[in-house]
Amino acid sequence: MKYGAVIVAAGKGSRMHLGFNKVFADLKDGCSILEHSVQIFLSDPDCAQIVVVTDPGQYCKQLKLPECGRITLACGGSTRQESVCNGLEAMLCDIVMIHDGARPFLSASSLTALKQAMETEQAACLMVPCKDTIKVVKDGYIEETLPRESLMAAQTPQVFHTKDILACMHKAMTDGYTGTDDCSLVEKYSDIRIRAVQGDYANFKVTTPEDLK
Ligand SMILES: Nc1ccn([C@@H]2O[C@H](COP(=O)(O)OP(=O)(O)OP(=O)(O)O)[C@@H](O)[C@H]2O)c(=O)n1
Ligand SMILES: C[C@](O)(CO)[C@H](O)COP(=O)(O)O
Repeated sequence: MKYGAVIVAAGKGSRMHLGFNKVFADLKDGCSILEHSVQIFLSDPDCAQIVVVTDPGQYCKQLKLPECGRITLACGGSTRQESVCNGLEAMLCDIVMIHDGARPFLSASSLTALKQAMETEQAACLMVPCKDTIKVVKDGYIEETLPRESLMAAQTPQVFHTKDILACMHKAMTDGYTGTDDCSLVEKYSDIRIRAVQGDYANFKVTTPEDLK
């Protein structure tokens, strides 16, 4: 299955407290978090186009990725959702995987599981079961405990037909709705069923200083 990837990397990394966008922090072997995130898709021959959404000037200055005709650059927006929207506008493939530049540990087996899901499904999301008990808290006091057996944490990639996610994105932008992930737009603005594909806990989002360690 041929597909394209939109990798969003235009955040501020404010919770990381590095003073610069965390995706450019060195991770391993002299390569940044973002380079590792992009490399996963570069290594997959099924990935026909990779749109990296970030400050293009900074990208070209900081990244040491090999010259590759598959990479397109797009400018970031003021929210993750706006950055995704800019990336989607540059996407030429019919199927798109939207991935956080801040998730450098995506495994080849999870990528394969998502591709297999898209052979029969209209959309799919990588997820892991919640390990903690999740409670609703209001004004500093617990209101209720949610049933953990149905709770899963959404990761990225989240995969869609490009036309579907673009249509939902445009409706959200018109409505002034901002979701915390891409599936939430499809849940709200379409009747598409999204397949939950089990991923692994290693694919976490590098967010705070202890994650970087
Ligand atoms: N305006 C934005 C905000 C976020 N992102 C990207 O979305 C992903 C997930 O966001 P998050 O981990 O929250 O990154 P930051 O927004 O950079 O972090 P913070 O909220 O701590 O500032 C990251 O790869 C980030 O670069 C983006 O492309 N454009
Ligand atoms: C898309 C996401 O990574 C799914 O878990 C997450 O919602 C991004 O959240 P953030 O607000 O950008 O940290």
